Amino acid sequence: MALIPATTLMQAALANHDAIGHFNINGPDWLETYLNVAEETKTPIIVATSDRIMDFLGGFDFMSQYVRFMIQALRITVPVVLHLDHGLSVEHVFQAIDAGYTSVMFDGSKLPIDENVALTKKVVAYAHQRHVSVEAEVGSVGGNENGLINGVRYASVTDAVKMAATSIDSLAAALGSVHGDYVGRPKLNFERMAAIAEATKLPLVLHGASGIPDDQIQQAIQTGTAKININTEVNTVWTEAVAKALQQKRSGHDPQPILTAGKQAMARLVESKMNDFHILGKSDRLTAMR
Ligand SMILES: O=C(CO)COP(=O)(O)O
Ligand SMILES: O=CCC(=O)O
Ligand SMILES: [Zn+2]
Repeated sequence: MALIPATTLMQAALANHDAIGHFNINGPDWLETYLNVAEETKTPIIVATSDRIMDFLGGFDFMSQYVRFMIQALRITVPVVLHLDHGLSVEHVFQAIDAGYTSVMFDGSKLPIDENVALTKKVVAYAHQRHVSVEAEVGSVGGNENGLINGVRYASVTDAVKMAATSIDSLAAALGSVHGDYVGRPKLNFERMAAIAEATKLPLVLHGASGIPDDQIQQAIQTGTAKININTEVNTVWTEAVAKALQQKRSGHDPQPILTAGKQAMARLVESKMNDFHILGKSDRLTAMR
């Protein structure tokens, strides 16, 4: 199946109180694992590349062609979205769209809200003409560096409404989540999430979902979250599995058992996340709604 934008998938997820999993690509093994798990379990999926590591991944054109090739070669039939995660400038977002990405995020969270809204508007005009879905961020998802959580800024309802007026397709409203590992127990502001969902009617996106306990994931889904972004937990299970396989290695230089252990660990994690998000096995329902 050809790549599709995220809009219909997220609308259906919102209506059915489940959420589409967004999984970050950190190399070929990540992409191959994501696509195989999606196909084997008949689950729609969003595969994403963060703008921050585009040079490492080979650039927008390379990734766009590579994902298309992989879908064909692996005979993937479930709906797949190729998404630009945390697009750092309007120019980069346009480049991703020109390369064939079917969904983009413009991350203007470091800018004053009016500037963020003005640039997002430009992105929406360019993207929608080309049938590409757009995600924007209000407030700011935090980051954890050396045990210090910084940069968390809670989204306000006023800013969310201003952003919704740009006709974006989904909204990453930052409500206490953090990229990377959490220190202590994450505490999302569900009252604000409900108010933003009600005021904007948009599918909400949960960034920094690695490490958020399942009760809060479930509450987020019930409160209007229709897309959930996972990166750190995938990388953690990969690293642990590869480290363990390296330790067990007795002799020789065969990378196969080591890399296979990494892929298998990622596959188990991805399937369990899809199950947590109540989206596992639901490619048919969503395909039928297109
Ligand atoms: O938000 C994310 C990607 O945009 C993923 O966050 P984690 O790395 O915390 O899972
Ligand atoms: O994890 C998602 C975002 C990033 O790594 O740039
Ligand atoms: Zn994120």
